[in-house]
Amino acid sequence: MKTPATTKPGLHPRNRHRNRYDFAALQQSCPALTAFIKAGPHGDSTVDFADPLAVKALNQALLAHFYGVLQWDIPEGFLCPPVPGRADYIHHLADLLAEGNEGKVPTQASVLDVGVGANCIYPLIGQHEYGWRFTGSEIDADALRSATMIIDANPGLSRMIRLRRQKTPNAIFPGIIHKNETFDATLCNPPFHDSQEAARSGSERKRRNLGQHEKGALNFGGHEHELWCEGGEVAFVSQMINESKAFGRQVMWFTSLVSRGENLPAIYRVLQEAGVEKVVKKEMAQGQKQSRFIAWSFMNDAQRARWAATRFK
Ligand SMILES: C[S@@+](CC[C@H](N)C(=O)[O-])C[C@H]1O[C@@H](n2cnc3c(N)ncnc32)[C@H](O)[C@@H]1O
Repeated sequence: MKTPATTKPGLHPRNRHRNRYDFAALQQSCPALTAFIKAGPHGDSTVDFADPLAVKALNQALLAHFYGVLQWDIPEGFLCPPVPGRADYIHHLADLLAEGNEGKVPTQASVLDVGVGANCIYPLIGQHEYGWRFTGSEIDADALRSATMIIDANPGLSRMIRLRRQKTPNAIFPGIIHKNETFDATLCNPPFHDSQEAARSGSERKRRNLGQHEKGALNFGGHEHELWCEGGEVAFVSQMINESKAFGRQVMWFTSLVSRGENLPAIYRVLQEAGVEKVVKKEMAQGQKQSRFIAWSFMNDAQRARWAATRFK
C-alpha cells in the first residue's frame, strides 16, 4: 500500500501524525473504530468529527496504534483531546530539554503535568516517546479517578506515571512539588476561559462549527472545570509564574500552553516581574490553528548545563 502523503507539515518533524490517518492500520489496532468509519468526500475513509463517540474511538485507535495504550476511556463530558496537537507539545518540550543536553533528548527526564485531566494525554505520549517519568496533578476528583483507571488498565504505566491530587483548588505547585523533589520540566494545558458563561458559549460555537445540532448534541468539548477558571488563562499562567519562584531551584524549565497570542504581553510582564533568568517561546501549528507554549527558568545557562550534566547522564 502507498504511504499516505504528508498532510500536516506544520507539526513537529517527529510527530507521528503528520500523515493522513491510515484507517486500515488504525482499525487493525482498534477494531471498535470500524463501526465509525465512513466514506469521505474523495472516496477515502474518514470518521464524523462531529460525533463524540467517533472521535473517542479514533483517539482509542491512535493511542493503541502509536503509543501502545490499549485501554483508554474518558467519562462522558470530559475533554477528548486532539492527539496530534498534544504530541506536538511533547516533542517541542523534548527539543527544549535537548538544547541544554548537547542536542540529545534526555531519556531520564522527570516531568510534572499540571492538570493531567481525565484523559492523562501528555504522560501517555511522553512516557512512550521518550521514556520520561511523569507526575500528574489534578484538582478534579472525577478526572483523577479516570486518569487512575487508564494507568491501572495498561501494564507498565504505573511505573512511569504517578498522580497527585491538588487539595487546595487555588494552588498549583504548593502541595504538589514536595520538599527536595526535583523536576526537569513542568507542562500545562491551562483552563482557558474566564467564566462558566464563556466556556459554555465556546462549546456551543465548537458544536455549531462541527455541524452538531443543539438537540441531542453530546458535550465533548470538555467538563466545565477543565475549561474555565477565574481570570482565564492569563490569570492561571500568571499564578503559575508567581508560584514557580519558590521552586526555581527544584525545576529546570516551567512551561505552559498559551492558546491566545494576544495574552502573551501580559504574561511576559509577569515573567519579567518574577525575575526569571530565561524565557523561550515555542510556536506550534496544527492546520489553521496557531498555538505556542512559553518556557521560563530561574536558572542561568551555566546552571542548566550543570543540571543536565548531572541528571541526564
Ligand atoms: C484544559 S484541561 C487539560 C486536561 C489535559 N491535560 C488535556 O490537555 O487535555 C485543564 C485541567 O486542569 C485542571 N486544573 C485546574 N486547576 C488546577 C490546579 N490548580 N491544579 C491542578 N489541576 C488543575 C482541571 O481540572 C483540568 O483537568
